[in-house]
Amino acid sequence: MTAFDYVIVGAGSAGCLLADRLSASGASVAVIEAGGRDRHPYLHIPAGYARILTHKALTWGFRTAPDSATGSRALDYPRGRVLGGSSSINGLGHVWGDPSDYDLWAQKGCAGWSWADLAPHFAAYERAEEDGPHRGRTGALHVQHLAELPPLVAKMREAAAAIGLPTPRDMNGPGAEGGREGFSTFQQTRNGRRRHSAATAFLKPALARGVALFDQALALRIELSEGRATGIRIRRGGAEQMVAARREVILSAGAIGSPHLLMLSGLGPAQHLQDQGIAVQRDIPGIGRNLQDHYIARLTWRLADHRWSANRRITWPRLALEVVRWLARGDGVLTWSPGMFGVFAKTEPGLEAPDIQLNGGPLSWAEGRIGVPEDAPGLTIGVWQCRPQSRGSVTLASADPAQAPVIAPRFLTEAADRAALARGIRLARRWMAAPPLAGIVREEVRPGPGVESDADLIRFAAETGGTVYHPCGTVRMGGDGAPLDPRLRLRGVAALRVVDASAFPDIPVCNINATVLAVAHKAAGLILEDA
Ligand SMILES: Cc1cc2nc3c(=O)[nH]c(=O)nc-3n(C[C@H](O)[C@H](O)[C@H](O)COP(=O)(O)OP(=O)(O)OC[C@H]3O[C@@H](n4cnc5c(N)ncnc54)[C@H](O)[C@@H]3O)c2cc1C
Repeated sequence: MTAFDYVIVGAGSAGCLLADRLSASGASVAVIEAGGRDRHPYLHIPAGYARILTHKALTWGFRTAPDSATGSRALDYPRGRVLGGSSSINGLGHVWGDPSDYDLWAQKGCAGWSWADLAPHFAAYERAEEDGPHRGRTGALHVQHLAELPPLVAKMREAAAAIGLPTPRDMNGPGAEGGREGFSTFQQTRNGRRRHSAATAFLKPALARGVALFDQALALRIELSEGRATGIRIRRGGAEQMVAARREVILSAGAIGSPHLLMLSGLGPAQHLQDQGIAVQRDIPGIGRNLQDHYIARLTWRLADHRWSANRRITWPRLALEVVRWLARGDGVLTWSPGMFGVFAKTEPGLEAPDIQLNGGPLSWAEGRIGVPEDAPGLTIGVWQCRPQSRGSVTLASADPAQAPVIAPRFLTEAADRAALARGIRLARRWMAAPPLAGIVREEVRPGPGVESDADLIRFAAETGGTVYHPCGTVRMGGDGAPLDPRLRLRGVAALRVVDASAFPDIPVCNINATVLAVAHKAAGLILEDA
């Protein structure tokens, strides 16, 4: 048996950053990761994203439980299964949450997690191109503006201004100091021509410092002794072994993996565990509940010609020119990510934070299938509600750790979420009809101008939409009744923390990777204080 001060499960966004910070303190650290090394080239070429969303080896291949609210479809639910976790396969968008997101966390019993508490942790890990005084300049994670601004982006900005939206340069501020609204281009977790994943930014230096990596190792359960987590049982290369923790076990297996592993270990809703034949170690009803995610409906417009759309540029043989450009200059479509520009908007009066994000790029997909460009020039706008009220769950399908859990996001089960999407689609239409886009945006293709009533817009969204890939909240922190206390310790079990997207009490208004990293950065400080 091998023993370390800290044993971290999951080399994803949170796990990589934790490994770096904990090992920098001189502690011995082991990281257990089910996936393998991040050698596949598509993990490093930003646009490779479109090719690996459902890759058999690099993702978990999850699908959701069909739900009548979203057309009774089993939706793809990608999660990274490779060094870097979901940060190695994500859309590279780097977005700080709205200040009110974290102030609401604090109001919900998460002492120490207000905006004022958390903002320094965002700045601490990033190396951003922005000059804003609140942005980080010296952290390990490179955050860069788009390497290329396609002509359509400038027009989209003009069109946003024409419908009365602000157009800040930095999506993460200075508006981030006082609320966020308007059009801006996305910043990317990119270093030059390559994706900058959590593995590249944080795990690489940690491994150089001597952190032990158990890759291709499935965590089977948490070992418990007298109410204390003592290590992790893993299966690697067909053999089982125990990796012991002298100080703490830290779950960073993500919003699906962490509640799954807790339940496999007998920590969760007692009746549900018994139904699966698992001996209950502790009845913790909140584990696997409170699943939150953003739900996106993708709209398509036909553009006047190929100057405005990149559909041809990403199709062979023209794509060959882009490969040369990427190698020679480090820009072009291979540095793009799916969301190149975005709008945060308040579609109702009196809201404290935006309720809608619109995002997109000068590309359109055949029947909405990402990665398969249309022949004709097109543009996609994704519409999603920032603070959905629908809540889902992660439960066990089986006591076998190799079997996927049941993922039920229950998207659009709340009427408020459906109504918000309809408002968002109308806003997107207003944007596309703005005068600066006259002569460029020719016609709406999906859902099409015939789809007009709220009921029809919602039906379109329900039958064609999907996840924005932001599951969180499944082992939430908070006051009494939350599985985690505000130091991210599992209540009732010693030496066990959960540090990843599971710990969020509520979903931030935006893409969540930057917040996962900020949570992990703060958590590392808490863990070291408690050592
Ligand atoms: C396709 C996609 C696009 C996205 N786009 C964006 C974006 O543009 N911007 C943004 O902000 N966010 C985006 N996100 C979300 C963001 O990347 C994630 O929220 C974030 O990476 C989650 O970090 P995490 O540490 O909680 O989990 P993860 O990064 O998912 O890490 C969990 C790790 O644990 C491992 N693991 C799980 N269970 C076990 C087990 N039993 N044994 C061993 N290892 C295990 C997994 O293999 C994984 O490596 C996207 C996500 C996806 C999937």
